[in-house]
Amino acid sequence: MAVKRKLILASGSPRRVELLRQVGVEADRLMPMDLDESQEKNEQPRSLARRLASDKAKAALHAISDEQDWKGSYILAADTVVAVGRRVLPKTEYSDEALSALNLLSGRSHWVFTGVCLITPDKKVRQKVVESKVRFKRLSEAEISAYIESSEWRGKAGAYAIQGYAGSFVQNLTGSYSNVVGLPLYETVQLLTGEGMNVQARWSEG
Ligand SMILES: Cc1cn([C@H]2C[C@H](O)[C@@H](COP(=O)(O)OP(=O)(O)OP(=O)(O)O)O2)c(=O)[nH]c1=O
Repeated sequence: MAVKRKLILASGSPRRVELLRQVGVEADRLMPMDLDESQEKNEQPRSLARRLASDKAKAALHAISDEQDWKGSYILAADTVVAVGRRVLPKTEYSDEALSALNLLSGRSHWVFTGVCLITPDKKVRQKVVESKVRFKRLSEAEISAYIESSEWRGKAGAYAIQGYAGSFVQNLTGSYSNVVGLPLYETVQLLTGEGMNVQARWSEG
């Protein structure tokens, strides 16, 4: 029988845990990686998502280097970036930042990029960046202030979460919904199965 390798999710995001679980993949260990996520000068949003996903995965690989039990595990990491043109919208901490982000997103389209990085048991690094285009309706002042009151924007890239109240702002989405939430399921499962994980075999394990 093939060895069932462990999976480390280099993340502290409950959304990523849930999305993986949805497709039958339970991470054996969560390793939140606290990195500087700032954009480098002239760095494109897509490149930023790619770099941060790979930095998170590599930081986790480094962190387990002395742990025999975890050597040879798969390591998966992701990073989601919201951008209007070349401009990356930060994870909002304050309501005034959220207000300006929502005003910017109102009545227009923006891009959401999620970088996914998989380090295989033999330390190959596999990456993808998935993009989705999201169009928001024109938001009234009342909608924006109600959303600010809800606090759902806190700590979220682009000051919104599509999986919450802001789902009602989305007029159109081209690409992948799970990508916008934080982990594109089709591409992630492709990466895992392409590197030898039998994802479907887990479905009958309950
Ligand atoms: C656009 C959008 C963002 N987000 C949030 C999730 C994240 O908080 C943030 C993207 O930040 P990330 O740095 O990608 O993820 P994270 O800090 O939550 O987790 P980790 O680095 O440990 O894996 O945006 C949503 O939840 N829904 C959305 O629709």
